[in-house]
Amino acid sequence: MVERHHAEDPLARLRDRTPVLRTLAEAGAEDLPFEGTTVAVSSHLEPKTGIFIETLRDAGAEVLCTANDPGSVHGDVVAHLDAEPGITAFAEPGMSVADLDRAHVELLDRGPDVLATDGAELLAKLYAEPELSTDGVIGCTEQTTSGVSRARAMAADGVLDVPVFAVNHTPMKHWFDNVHGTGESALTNVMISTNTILSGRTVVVAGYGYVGRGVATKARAIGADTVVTEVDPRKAIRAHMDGHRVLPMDEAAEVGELFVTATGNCRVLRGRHFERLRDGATLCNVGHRDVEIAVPELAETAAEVAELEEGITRYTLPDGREIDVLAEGKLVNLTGPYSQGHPAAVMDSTFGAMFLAARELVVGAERDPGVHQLPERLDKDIARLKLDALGVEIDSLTDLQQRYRDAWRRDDIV
Ligand SMILES: NC(=O)c1ccc[n+]([C@@H]2O[C@H](COP(=O)([O-])OP(=O)(O)OC[C@H]3O[C@@H](n4cnc5c(N)ncnc54)[C@H](O)[C@@H]3O)[C@@H](O)[C@H]2O)c1
Repeated sequence: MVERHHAEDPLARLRDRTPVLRTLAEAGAEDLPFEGTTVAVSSHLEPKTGIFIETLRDAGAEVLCTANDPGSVHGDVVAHLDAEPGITAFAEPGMSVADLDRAHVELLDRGPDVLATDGAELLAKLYAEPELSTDGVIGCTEQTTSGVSRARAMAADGVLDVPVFAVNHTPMKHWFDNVHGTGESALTNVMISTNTILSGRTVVVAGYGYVGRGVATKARAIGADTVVTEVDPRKAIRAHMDGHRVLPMDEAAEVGELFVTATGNCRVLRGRHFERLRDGATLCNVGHRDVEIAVPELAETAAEVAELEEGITRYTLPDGREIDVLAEGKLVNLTGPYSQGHPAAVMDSTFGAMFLAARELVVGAERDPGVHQLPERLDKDIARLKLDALGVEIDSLTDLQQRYRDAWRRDDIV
């Protein structure tokens, strides 16, 4: 039998593929910026997150980690982390949403100083549960689009009383993670789990933000006929100018063979669309939790529901049309049967930015409550580390170019 390299340490295989985090861990082990600080991490508990958690621990933090989605808890990762000094896991594979809620409260009861979240669920809980409070919380770093929207909604409601770094909104995150990481991992999972080819198929992508643009562009690059649905007129024009067909979902529903939702919103595919779907259509979601496709409504309408194979549920409608839903409408790139989440090369910079954001909360200037952009100097630090890791060199401005760029009177410069 072939001995599996990562049998004892499920993170081993990825350590060489996360050089940015390794550099930060090595520097952190000397400076210990998080010494005396407890950091709560809530994210998909899979190997790349494990390396991020270890990086924080190596830099001096006591880390309490939990899941943001019960479907993406990897048992081997949780067991490994829980056995590590300085790390405590509040999650287990197969846990229900109610179990996860309880685990979140238990973790927050331990009074973490900094939250590092994916989806802002832990942050929201601090305000939703009467026995919890933000007393002593220095701040939060949030890594995804919907979590940042949620933090902004808390600020707009006058609830948010801690600073939150919108790590998702920093270029070194969304330019790569949302576009390339989600785009490639989503389509890979769809193709592997359904064993179908995308070339020549009509793929409908709902939402043309960073994620949707990545999915649609990559689907077209491998030969799909792409259709985009949008609610933002500028994004719709962008999709049109990028060469995709733009349609309202009512019309897209009639032509699509594969649907990928990427809006961060709810009920993007619902009853009126199910009525129009073609026989054999496949639906999946890479946007927000399990709410973008109204799966319970589809189940209610269906004459028969069958688990076709792992990760594929077939809904046979009363008129005989068969509609397949992947990963129960949860994030197909993270909870599907073959899912490994984003490639390590992408998560390396995302978690690198999360690490620098958390470090800035602890050792940087005090910030007002509210949602803040990650300082550009930190975003550029991650970019430099990434370029170093890639062995890619770039030019720098000459003194003359610098002066020319900064001047408004330019005639005496050149
Ligand atoms: N699966 C993953 O690994 C992963 C990774 C990164 C982000 N995400 C999630 O993907 C979602 C999208 O992220 P993003 O960075 O692209 O956000 P974004 O804000 O850039 O894009 C979302 C787009 O959806 C559009 N939209 C909203 N409601 C719509 C509707 N009803 N119909 C059609 N379009 C609609 C918006 O106008 C916007 O253009 C978020 O929920 C984010 O958290 C998932």
